[in-house]
This record gives sequence, structure tokens and C-alpha cells, in this order.
Amino acid sequence: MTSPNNATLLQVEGLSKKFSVAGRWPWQKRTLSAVNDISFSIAPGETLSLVGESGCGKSTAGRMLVGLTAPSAGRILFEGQDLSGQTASQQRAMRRRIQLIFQDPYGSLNPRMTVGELIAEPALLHGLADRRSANDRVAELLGLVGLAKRHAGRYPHEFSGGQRQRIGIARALAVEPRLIVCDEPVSALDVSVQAQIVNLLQSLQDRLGLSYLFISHGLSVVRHISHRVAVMYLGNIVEIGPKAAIFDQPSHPYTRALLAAAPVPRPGARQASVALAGDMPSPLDPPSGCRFHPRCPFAIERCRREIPALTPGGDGRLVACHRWQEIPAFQANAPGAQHAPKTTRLLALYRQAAANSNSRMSSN
Ligand SMILES: Nc1ncnc2c1ncn2[C@@H]1O[C@H](COP(=O)(O)OP(=O)(O)OP(=O)(O)O)[C@@H](O)[C@H]1O
Repeated sequence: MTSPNNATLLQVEGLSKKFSVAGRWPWQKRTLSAVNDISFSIAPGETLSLVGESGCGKSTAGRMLVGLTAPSAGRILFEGQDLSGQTASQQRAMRRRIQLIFQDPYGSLNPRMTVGELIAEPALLHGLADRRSANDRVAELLGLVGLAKRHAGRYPHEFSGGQRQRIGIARALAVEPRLIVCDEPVSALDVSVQAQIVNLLQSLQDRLGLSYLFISHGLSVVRHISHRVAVMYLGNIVEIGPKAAIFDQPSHPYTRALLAAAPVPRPGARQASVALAGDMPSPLDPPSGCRFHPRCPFAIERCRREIPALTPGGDGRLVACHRWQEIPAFQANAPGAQHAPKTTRLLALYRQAAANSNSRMSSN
């Protein structure tokens, strides 16, 4: 994996999305806060992963970047230009540079079009190829994603899931993007095919200098592909930093719980049964203060009242927690601290902290 450079390709500032949804009665409207004031940047050639439980706002964040969902607030600067302050044609030209690949590309591939037509279409629409050059461009793109020229005449249903994902990637590459939002691109695939697609994404990054926003539930894939990781909880980024900092020394209690609950990669190792108590609250009625406090074993009264800001937490990370410095250090690299013992230790730590915290709250 090559290292990204220090320039900024994408800068997201205070991005929020509120959906208006039906209430109990037809005339009632309620506000669902899907993404809440998130900020991050992505450098050229960098992969930033967004992780978090289902419903925490990862896809909504990705959809705002590609223009499929309009932000309620905040700014998206791409190559230094604010996407919201542009004319429609400027926006169209700029949006071309940010593409999206989906979990199931089949839904986005018109079954009546051949693969060649599907891949040529976006290049023709954006004037990046004409009828004469399109075939050569299609052959080149098929080669880039590991498919053969002869596949151009076939239809999407003739391909396996992994091959369809390759077609989806070729279609995204047809418009020469600089950033690709990958929304769960491998979660519908078999593990062996997942690895092939992840390796393809990495080799394309090396060859073309692409940047990725990689949205995934799969922490092992995220660990493999990312340069940096952002952890989302109920619409907020609670911790963001270099991959090693997040995986080896997670600071936020939610990051710790998320890692402890992840499947154990070592054969025969035990998995954590319950690392994270309860369900994520509804974004229709988010808790006051720190949104994680009702599930956090370290929460104190202040966490119920005050929303923690993202502040520097060492090793290049930012963390949004009032108490992270008081929580015992997570020593993933300590001798003998492999994944399963680490999980067991974390659970013990959590139980201990929960007991302390309960007694502190009852005395508040
Ligand atoms: N168009 C919409 N209208 C109303 N609510 C929406 C809409 N899109 C998303 N939501 C809600 O916003 C919240 C965040 O959804 P989102 O799909 O972004 O989460 P996610 O983290 O990507 O989840 P998953 O991993 O399951 O895809 C959820 O509560 C979801 O129900």
C-alpha cells in the first residue's frame, strides 16, 4: 500500500443531514438527525474508512459527498472548491470526480445493456470518449479491473457477484474520478472474492492515485485497506485517526466496544458475547449530551449534559469523549495480548468500570 501525500483532496466541514419523517399521525412530522456536524478530510491517494453500527449515518454521509443527498448544513470542499457554491454545470464537472460504488452493483446496472455499453455510457455522457474511441476505452477499463475485452458483449446477468462488482468499478473509473465512495463494496461477496476486490481497489489506488471513502461493517477489511479510520456513532464521529492508532490503541469507549465485539480472526479463539450493551438509540430521539452515554460504562453526570468535542487524543487521532484520558490504557501490543485475551480483558475492564460508574452516578 502506498502512502498518501499531505495535500487535501476533500475537506468536509460541519456536514449534517436531517430527514423529515412521518410522525405517529399523518399530519405530524418528526426530524431524524442522520448525520450530525461531521468534519474530516481525505488526501490524494488516501483511504479513509467510516465504521460504526448499522444506522449510524455512514451511507448518508457518503451519499452527500456524491450529491445523491443534499446536506442540511455544512460544506464539502473538493480540490479546494465549495461544491455548494457552484453553478449546475460546474457542479456536474466536479461531481464526475467523485464516484460511488455500491454493495450490489447489479441494481445499478441496466440489464438490457451490454457491459461494453454500460461502461461506455458515462464516458460518452461526460464527453470523455466518442463513438469511435469508446470501444478502446472500454477494453482498457475492462483490463484495468481484471476482465477481458470479450466480456464487453455480454449482459450483467451472465456475471458472478465479484465480476459485477468489477463492472461497477470499471463504470466508475470511466469518468476518471479522483475519489470513490465505496459503500459496503464487498459485504455481499464470498470471503475469497472479497479479498480479490479489496486487492483490486488497492492496486487501482496505487496505479491511478485514487482516494477512497470506504464504508464498511467489516473491521478486518477496514484494517487491511485503510490509512485512516473514522468511527461513527448515532450520526457523530466519535474518534478519527490513523489506522494503527484506532486499532491498536482505541481511545473512545465506543471504539473499544466495537473492536471487542468484532469477530475473532484466530481459529479457535473465543468471541466476546456482549461487549456493547443495549441497542443504539433512535436518531429521532437522540440522548442529551454525549450520544453514547446511555451505553457507556464510563459515563458520568457531565456526559449526560455536555456534548464532547473532538479533541487531540495522541498518535494523530481526535476523540470526542470527556473521560478518555481517565480510562485505563488499552495495550493491544502488550506481550501475549492477542485478540481473544484482549477481548476478555476489555470485558473485565468494562464490568469493573460499569460498577464504579454506577456507584458514582448514584452518589451524584
Ligand atoms: N431517505 C431517508 N429518509 C429518512 N430517514 C433516512 C433516510 N436515509 C437514511 N435514513 C435514516 O438515517 C439513519 C442513518 O442511515 P444510514 O443508511 O446512513 O446508516 P448506515 O450507518 O449507513 O447504516 P447501514 O450500515 O445499515 O447501511 C438511519 O436511522 C436511517 O433510517
